[in-house]
Amino acid sequence: MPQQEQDSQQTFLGFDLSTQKLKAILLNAELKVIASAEVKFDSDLPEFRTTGGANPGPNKFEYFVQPVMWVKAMDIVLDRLVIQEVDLSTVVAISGSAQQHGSLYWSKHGIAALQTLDAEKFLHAQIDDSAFVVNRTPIWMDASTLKQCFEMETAIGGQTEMVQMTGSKCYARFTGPQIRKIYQQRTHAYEDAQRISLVSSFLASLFLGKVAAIDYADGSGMNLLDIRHKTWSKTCLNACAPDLEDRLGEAVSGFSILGNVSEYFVQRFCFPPTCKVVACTGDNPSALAGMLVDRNWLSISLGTSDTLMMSLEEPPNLEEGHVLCHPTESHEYMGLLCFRNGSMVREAMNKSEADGNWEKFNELLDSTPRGNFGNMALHFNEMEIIPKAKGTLRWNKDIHPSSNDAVKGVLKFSSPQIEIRALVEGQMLHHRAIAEDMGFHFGNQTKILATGGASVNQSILQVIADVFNAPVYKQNESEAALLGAAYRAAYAFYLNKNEQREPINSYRDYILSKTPNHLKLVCEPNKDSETVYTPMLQRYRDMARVLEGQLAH
Ligand SMILES: Nc1ncnc2c1ncn2[C@@H]1O[C@H](COP(=O)(O)OP(=O)(O)O)[C@@H](O)[C@H]1O
Ligand SMILES: O=C(CO)[C@@H](O)[C@H](O)COP(=O)(O)O
Repeated sequence: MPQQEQDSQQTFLGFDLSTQKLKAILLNAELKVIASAEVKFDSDLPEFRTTGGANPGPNKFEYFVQPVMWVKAMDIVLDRLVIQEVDLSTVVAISGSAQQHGSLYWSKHGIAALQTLDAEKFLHAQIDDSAFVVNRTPIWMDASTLKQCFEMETAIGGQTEMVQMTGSKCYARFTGPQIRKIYQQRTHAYEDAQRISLVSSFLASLFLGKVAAIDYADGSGMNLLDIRHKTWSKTCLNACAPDLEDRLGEAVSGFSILGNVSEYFVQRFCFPPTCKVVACTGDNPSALAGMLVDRNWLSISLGTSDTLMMSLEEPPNLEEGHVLCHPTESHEYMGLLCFRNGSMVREAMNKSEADGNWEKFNELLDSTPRGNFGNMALHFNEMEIIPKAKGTLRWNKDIHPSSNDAVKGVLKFSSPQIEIRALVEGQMLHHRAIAEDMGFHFGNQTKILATGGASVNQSILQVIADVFNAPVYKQNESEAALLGAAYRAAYAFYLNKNEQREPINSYRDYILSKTPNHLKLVCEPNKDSETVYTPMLQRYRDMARVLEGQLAH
């Protein structure tokens, strides 16, 4: 077959192993989606008894997942592609994204199993519990490591030093404090762990047949990487656990080709033996990679968590929030804010007030005016990340911030309509206030790009447009994290193929040359938005202070 024809049949495979699902998409040579499949952990793998993709641990604030669940999900998602008669022999490059911060601890046996997979058997029959020395692997929802955070920051000279070095103060869900907890509480398991993967590098490892490198962007969510030099910080490693560098391996760029797929995938699924495995990254960096927008944009992901993302020219030193290495622009950085009380809280409200029916939820939301007659609520059902606060607080228009009523608030609003609007407006006011605190300036140029499971909901997007007073866009194709994975696979493949040829297109130019009209406008702010929401922003801050204060007592 002539080269040009061969090239036109090449495909790129992307995965997203996020909190609730494993998703896969296949892009053709024009980077259009030609197949997709997904596995939902709660419903497709009920034997692991997850709720929202996670298991609560035995102690307060602990959350974990059994890694075999993710391995099993990979077996199923690949079979679901095969059932659709997807031709995996056309895949020339694979990459992936995954929920950030979780850590997996490989046993000697697990590493050997990766290298000697038998194509006659399922992956999960070979990479089973014995592949890991820790079977309840901590994930991003775990908030049980405040002690370790304090110890790590103290050991390196304080919070400011941690921010300057790694882009974030120590956060309980970040991998460094989590590793330290394993080292302290399960010292033998730590000693037996030959290698430690992030969820993203674990995903790459499955395809590679050996433990894969961690990429700079996801590595920035560990409190271990020096984000300016893109190397592990010796001071942070020492503050975390002994002999850690060997367990992590070298960190690499997100465009690195780590090797070819292992023989298992060639024999069992007919991948070509030359199919490249490209470094995987975190789901938020991958979403930014999939969105292809410049610095005027604020990206919002409404997955299990709500996150805000932006590109940054220089890394600011933030008191709260995160600066990560940019997933695609080697001289830039990425700002990230993560809010834990996102979809799970909206889902709970949908169940209690709208019989679990999103259409009904939206009818109720749309039937109330912007500003909700002065009724506002904060629902931090789980301990929020920023601000550190837990609980629910409802205020009607009569409550004065310094009155006694402010602490108690109102027990319940008078209707489901008001409850629902108070929740969604409260969430978005919270997100906007924290983004402003982080230094994001909302101006006439600001545009918002939404992605993630809840971004299908037009009524929620309208509240976002109004609260942020900015137009909201969506992508035409699929979800951004998944697209970002497949786009990075395509670009790394292009870089590799064009090694000797000049000039090389930048990542954005290369992908946009193939997908020029990738955005659609879905909501515009109403004219009175700023007038309605500016005073409510101040009121949000007063309410948040009350909840934070309650925690302090
Ligand atoms: N129509 C809808 N309206 C609001 N939220 C929705 C809707 N459909 C799905 N969701 C939310 O999307 C969430 C899952 O988003 P997703 O991005 O797939 O999660 P993750 O990537 O974290 O696994 C669910 O928790 C659900 O509440
Ligand atoms: O902790 C973070 C980011 O810092 C979370 O955003 C996780 O990366 C999980 O992502 P979703 O499954 O909610 O997309």
